[in-house]
Amino acid sequence: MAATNGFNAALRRRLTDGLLHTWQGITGSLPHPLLFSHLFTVCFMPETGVNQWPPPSPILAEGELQSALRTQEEKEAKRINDEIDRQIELERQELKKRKPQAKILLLGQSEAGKSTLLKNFQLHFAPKAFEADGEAWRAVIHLNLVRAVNFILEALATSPPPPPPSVAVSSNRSVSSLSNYARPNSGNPFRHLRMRLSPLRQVELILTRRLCPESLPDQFPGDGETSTASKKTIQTGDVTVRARSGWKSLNRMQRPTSTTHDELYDARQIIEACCEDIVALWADDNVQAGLLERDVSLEDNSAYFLECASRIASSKYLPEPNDILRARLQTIGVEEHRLTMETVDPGQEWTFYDVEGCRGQRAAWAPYFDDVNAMIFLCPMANFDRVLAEDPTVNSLLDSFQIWKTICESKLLADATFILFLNKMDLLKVKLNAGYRHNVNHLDASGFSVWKSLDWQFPNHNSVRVKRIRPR
Ligand SMILES: Nc1nc2c(ncn2[C@@H]2O[C@H](COP(=O)(O)OP(=O)(O)OP(=O)(O)O)[C@@H](O)[C@H]2O)c(=O)[nH]1
Ligand SMILES: [Mg+2]
Repeated sequence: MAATNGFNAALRRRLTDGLLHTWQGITGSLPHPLLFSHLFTVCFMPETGVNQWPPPSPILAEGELQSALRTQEEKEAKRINDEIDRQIELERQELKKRKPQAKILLLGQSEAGKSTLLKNFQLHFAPKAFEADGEAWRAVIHLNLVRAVNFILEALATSPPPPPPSVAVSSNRSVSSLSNYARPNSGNPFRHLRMRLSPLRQVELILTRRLCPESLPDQFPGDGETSTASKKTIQTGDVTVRARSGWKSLNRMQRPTSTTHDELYDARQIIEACCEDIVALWADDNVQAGLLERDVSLEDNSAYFLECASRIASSKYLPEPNDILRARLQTIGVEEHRLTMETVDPGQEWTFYDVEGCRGQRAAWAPYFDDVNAMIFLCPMANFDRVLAEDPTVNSLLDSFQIWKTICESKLLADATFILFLNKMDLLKVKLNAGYRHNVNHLDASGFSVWKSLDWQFPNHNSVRVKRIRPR
């Protein structure tokens, strides 16, 4: 649906085209609906002591030769660092000079899918640039996978609420028999799996430190402790990276440290060594049942990455487009992305503003309303049964309606084209088909009627043209 006034027709056509492509990309080609039942289990594995990965390296006494080598390495590291800084500054100056042909604002609550839509635009209109960034996403995808595993392990380590007597779960197992699997120190096979996967806590810390150092505690926890970062992950589940932090240069231009110790390489080795256990964890019916029992819900993308674990964990892994679309990287602040068109109108430049959707950050959107050509508002329709993470008293879908209403009333956006993008329709269908109940009136599988029922759909627009687009 789009309401327009005075927006360049060709640009509008491109946007519609991009949105259709996005819709197909997200809803059509996703191999696995993300709303997984949480049927999990535990498996029997021999104890191997893989906890010690990678093996400790012997510390050599530093002789004169080593000292000279170290000095040389430090000089080289400084030279590369300076070169990276120079290139970043050159790119910044170059971007400043170029004037964008279209400015597009992506708005919506947290996890609405704004950044995913932007990635779809990049994939569709600037595939070479999208591909060039592919390797940089590997660390994010690894962090998504590792966090999902650590999240499951942490969740299963806690005791489930006491079951009602003689409640059957699945596969004719009783709840009380399943609880034994997850109870720590009870001599059960899950303890072994948990132990073998424990190096992944360290990997989570390494990757978090590289991608989002602000979110880390100062201390690096030792083995056997529950890491602060892991605890935080269980609460928040998100990978957060500040805009302009240069995380994409992680793989392309690795900044060497004085010890030249490549932590990212080690992290990849550990993930590969844990691959079989990750696959076993996810495939185990008892693990799934344990999560169901504890009413644990995973992040939207966790099931996808766990399903693909053997491919992703390989040391030769290079992210595929669908992996990049699925990678979750919470936006912090407002990010400006310049897209130089490759497939249509080559050389034209579009600027996207991708905002942080959290409730407390919405006031920061207003300064970007000025002078934009189009505003794409994303409403995640599958969230009808969710509450906001920031305020558990607010229904997520009703929050989306409220934001839309406020945006429509903004005079600053009076000249912009409004596009309402009903997102996560694949998840909505799965939920409705599974018989989920909801309190929102007029909700159907198209998600359209619930919006139509609102009498304030496109206020403040002089020339309103409502057009409904569907995937081709
Ligand atoms: N199944 C499914 N998942 C989606 C869809 N759109 C986005 N996602 C997933 O939803 C998660 C959140 O998407 P993002 O694009 O990061 O959300 P955002 O609006 O940018 O969120 P913030 O940066 O926190 O404001 C990601 O894991 C996406 O892969 C969709 O249509 N279907
Ligand atoms: Mg985002």
